[in-house]
Amino acid sequence: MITVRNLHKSFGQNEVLKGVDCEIKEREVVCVIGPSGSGKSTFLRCLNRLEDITSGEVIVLEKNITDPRIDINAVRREVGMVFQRFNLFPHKTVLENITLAPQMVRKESKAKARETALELLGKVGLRDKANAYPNQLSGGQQQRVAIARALAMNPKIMLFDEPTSALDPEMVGEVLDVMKKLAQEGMTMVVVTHEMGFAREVGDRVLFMDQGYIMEEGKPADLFGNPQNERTRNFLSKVL
Ligand SMILES: Nc1ncnc2c1ncn2[C@@H]1O[C@H](COP(=O)(O)OP(=O)(O)OP(=O)(O)O)[C@@H](O)[C@H]1O
Repeated sequence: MITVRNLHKSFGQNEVLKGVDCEIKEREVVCVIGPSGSGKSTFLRCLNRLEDITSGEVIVLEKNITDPRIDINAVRREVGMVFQRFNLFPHKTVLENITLAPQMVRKESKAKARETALELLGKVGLRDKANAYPNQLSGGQQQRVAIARALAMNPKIMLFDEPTSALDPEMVGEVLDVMKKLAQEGMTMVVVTHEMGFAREVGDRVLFMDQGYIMEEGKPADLFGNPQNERTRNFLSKVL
């Protein structure tokens, strides 16, 4: 689904990604962990070109998105993204938030968009909140709406950028449960997360990033249980 070859990304003089390679297969759940500032979010944002790529190749669903001639919006329609901050439209209801893009971008009828939205709201456990406004919802509920909104575009890949970092601790579980369900249904997912329990339980593979490199990757049981790299060991000893 995604191939990354020798990806470099700089902000001015600051080289944040220093040559990242990876491959993400269909139905795989890949969790990206690592210390703050190691480049995890930047890496994720390069996967749908929310950041300009300095050099290297990123191929998403067989399209080389580093090629400036490709239609990046067509690729982004296939790749849902959920951010740390949910960014729902405050003056629109939950239902309107979810149905807007399918109607505008996918040219779905209002009735069809509404039917899908209600189905997705059921899936994230918020069927009864269709007519609520974002400020009437808790942070965890808003993030679940944001997930439903991304899913309404029927994406082939979902990118999650620290989706629970801005939430009060008691709301983390409900969002992770929705993500877990999605993973079990076979969605291809790349998840930047500080939730080691989620990475361990739900991830098929974990990438440990540090200082702009993928320092180590492996199955969760191996990476958490028997890390090979000194930096991975060091990081895990602090966060576990
Ligand atoms: N838009 C930007 N302009 C300039 N520098 C940036 C920008 N975005 C990120 N950086 C820098 O890139 C580096 C990596 O940031 P990034 O957000 O990718 O790290 P991260 O591993 O996701 O960290 P965290 O876990 O704290 O979110 C940091 O030094 C950051 O200051």
